[in-house]
Amino acid sequence: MLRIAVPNKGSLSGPAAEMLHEAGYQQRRESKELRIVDPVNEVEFFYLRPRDIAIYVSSGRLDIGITGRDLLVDSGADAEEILPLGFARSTFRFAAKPGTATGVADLKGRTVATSYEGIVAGHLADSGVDASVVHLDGAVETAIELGVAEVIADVVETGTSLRNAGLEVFGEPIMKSEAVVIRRTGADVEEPKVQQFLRRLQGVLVARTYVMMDYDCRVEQLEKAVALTPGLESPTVSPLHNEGWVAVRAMVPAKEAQRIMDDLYEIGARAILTTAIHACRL
Ligand SMILES: Nc1ncnc2c1ncn2[C@@H]1O[C@H](COP(=O)(O)OP(=O)(O)OP(=O)(O)O)[C@@H](O)[C@H]1O
Ligand SMILES: O=P(O)(O)OC[C@H]1O[C@H](OP(=O)(O)OP(=O)(O)O)[C@H](O)[C@@H]1O
Ligand SMILES: [Mg+2]
Repeated sequence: MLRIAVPNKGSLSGPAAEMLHEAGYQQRRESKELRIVDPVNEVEFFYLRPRDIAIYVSSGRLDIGITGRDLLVDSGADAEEILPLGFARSTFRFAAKPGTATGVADLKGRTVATSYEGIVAGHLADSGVDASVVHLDGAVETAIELGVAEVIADVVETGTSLRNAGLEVFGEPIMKSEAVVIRRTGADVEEPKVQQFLRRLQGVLVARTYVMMDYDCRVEQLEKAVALTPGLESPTVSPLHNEGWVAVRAMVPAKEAQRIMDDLYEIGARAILTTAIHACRL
């Protein structure tokens, strides 16, 4: 049985449960459940604090975890990212009152408040800057107003929290993060049950990113049409009852679907349809 750590709270938990559900796995019905077994898929899910997940996975007690890249790096645990999942995207940045600093070099001798001490201490050391780090559990934006620190380093998604606190980011982004699947460093990712789990999640990612497109076109236009919709391998082309016409079917990126439909129409394709993909194995 594959043992998987899943975030129990916070920004990662809802989208992670949704993705696992779309991948066909049973999920907990009630937010207080700490673990569930999915006997059909031979998987056991452990609902853990996102911050602790890399530690459990690095200990080898759990096979796989879903967490944030920033939380993985911050933990310093012996685990590595094996698949990015595209949700809970954020950047990790320094911020302060306008005019306080322009880059990491200006932080020498100053105090930085953060919930991600591991990332900040590592970044300061890599930059050769000697500054103090104060660890706070959350709401770090307020630390400046209350005089605990002159600078903060925190997760920025929309930037609303910083604006509300009258703060501005400065310097280069320290890191870009998103939800990731992790495994103990050096553990065998080729293991069949691990590969099956990854294929299912990849299937969800593809189903979310692509749509299926169908259309009819004249044989003379086929090469031009196929150039617009090359598909993943190659499009399916079937004869129509009307001589001189073919039906074409190919996967296209969902974001580009409307533009591709316009271009196909321009070259004479008709009956152009897109349909959602619910699941897939490439
Ligand atoms: N707006 C956001 N706020 C916080 N974390 C976010 C946000 N957007 C994405 N994330 C990502 O979610 C993960 C943080 O998980 P965590 O459970 O600590 O989140 P949280 O939403 O801050 O929860 P809590 O504040 O209840 O602890 C990180 O990987 C972070 O990059
Ligand atoms: O750029 P934004 O869209 O405003 O999102 C980023 C903010 O959200 C998180 O805080 P959260 O709500 O999790 O509170 P916390 O600081 O107590 O963890 C994070 O720590 C930032 O403060
Ligand atoms: Mg938070």
